[in-house]
Amino acid sequence: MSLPNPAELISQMAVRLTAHLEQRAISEPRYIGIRTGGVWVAQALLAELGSDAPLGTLDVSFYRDDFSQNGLHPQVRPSELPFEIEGQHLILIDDVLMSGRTIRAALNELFDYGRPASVTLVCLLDLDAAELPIRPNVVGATLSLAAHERVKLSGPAPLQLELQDLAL
Ligand SMILES: O=P(O)(O)OC[C@H]1O[C@H](OP(=O)(O)OP(=O)(O)O)[C@H](O)[C@@H]1O
Ligand SMILES: O=c1cc[nH]c(=O)[nH]1
Repeated sequence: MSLPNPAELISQMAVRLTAHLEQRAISEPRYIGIRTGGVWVAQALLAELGSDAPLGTLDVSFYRDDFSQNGLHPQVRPSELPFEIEGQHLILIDDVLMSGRTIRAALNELFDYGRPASVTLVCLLDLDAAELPIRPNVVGATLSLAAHERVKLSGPAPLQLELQDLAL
């Protein structure tokens, strides 16, 4: 399978996100990237939009539903949200949506900070495998992988996608 070029996806996502925000009359969105890949995508998206809006970063490790099984990754860092969550229109950005469990964890963490007016989900790739009722509002591309395949984003610049085979 050939994987899409992340730079091309970011440029299409910027167009789609701009239309989404206009349609909903959201004038001051608050951008939040999920570590690690989601922060890289968020930085690239803000650059494409020509925006110098502050970027919040979330580390959802403590909120994962597999936390008690897997423990804490040694690189975990606190989330940094340089703005209020209460009443704000949030743009939550991640690189890959697969089961939806990362986004579930991110929403749980965000709602511990306050009650946003809305949350728009932006993902570079949707693997169309959601185990939860979570879908992106803005997506770069939708891919169908075999059960033994995964994609991995590397970054921050250039952003590159690699196909990994769990069977190897
Ligand atoms: O929808 P899900 O099944 O939860 O999978 C999606 C998540 O998987 C990857 O995160 P990972 O935990 O590998 O961390 P990383 O961003 O640091 O690579 C990816 O960055 C997404 O956040
Ligand atoms: O293929 C996958 C699935 C989940 N998360 C990733 O980063 N890649």
